[in-house]
Amino acid sequence: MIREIFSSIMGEGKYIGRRFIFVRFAGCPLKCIYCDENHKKYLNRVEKAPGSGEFETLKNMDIEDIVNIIDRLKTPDLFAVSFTGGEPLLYFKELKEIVEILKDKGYKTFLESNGMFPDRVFYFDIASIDIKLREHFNNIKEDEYKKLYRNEIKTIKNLYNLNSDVYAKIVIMENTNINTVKEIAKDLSDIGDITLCIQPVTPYGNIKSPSKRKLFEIMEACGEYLKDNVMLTIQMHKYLGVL
Ligand SMILES: C[S@@+](CC[C@H](N)C(=O)[O-])C[C@H]1O[C@@H](n2cnc3c(N)ncnc32)[C@H](O)[C@@H]1O
Ligand SMILES: Nc1nc2[nH]cc(C(=O)O)c2c(=O)[nH]1
Ligand code: SF4
Ligand SMILES: [Mg+2]
Repeated sequence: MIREIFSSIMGEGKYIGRRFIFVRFAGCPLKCIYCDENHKKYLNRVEKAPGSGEFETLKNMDIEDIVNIIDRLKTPDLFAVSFTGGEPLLYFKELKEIVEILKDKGYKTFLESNGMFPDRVFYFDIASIDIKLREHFNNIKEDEYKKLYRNEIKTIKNLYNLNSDVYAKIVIMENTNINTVKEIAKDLSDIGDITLCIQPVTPYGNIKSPSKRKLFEIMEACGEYLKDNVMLTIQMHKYLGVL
């Protein structure tokens, strides 16, 4: 179930720069062509000291172990505990149990999800939902993509109605179509006060980042619907050289 647990600086989205503990779940049904986590195969890696980047591998971890490890990695500047992956909602039953315990202990909880499981969501203090584009996959069928997109929007709506601080994130590539992103911004504006993070892809294999010109154009196009609720976020942790 668990790939790794570590303490680092949030490198993506609306809370970039905040101190987080990351609980990374293993496995994902999607295969985004730029995914910088899909190559990881290890399990049960736990950081020895917060931010040390030194790990030990445990035999396995039950829910009590996970909570104890989070307590041990807590630092005075901790902002929230991120549940990410892989796709964390693959383990929504166990995740719900962990989140309930953490809430009672006073932690803020953060979900980083691809939004494909709208019926599995429950309250998180903060939720980042990635909206995938057709070009994020090697030849996805049109009906499959449309179903994924519908589910992502439904996930955002469900979290918004639970009063989670939910925002959307879209990875932009060199070949991303501006109008496609603009249409997504319109759908998000129809839900309510949703921030959209425009995230240029960090080059991955032969996948290139978009031009600065394109980023400006996409931001302005989204602003026509979302006004100043649009922000650009690059994967800061990669520039910092932290996990
Ligand atoms: C690894 S995924 C795990 C959580 C969830 N499956 C998802 O897709 O949001 C976390 C985030 O990493 C980001 N990401 C992964 N590879 C990236 C890359 N090469 N460039 C920019 N962002 C990337 C995606 O935006 C994704 O939301
Ligand atoms: N520092 C840091 N910030 C992150 N934000 C989202 C991440 C992810 O892989 O879900 C991530 C990550 O892997 N590292
Ligand atoms: S949904 Fe997230 S974890 Fe899954 S392949 Fe895409 S970026 Fe990677
Ligand atoms: Mg990552």
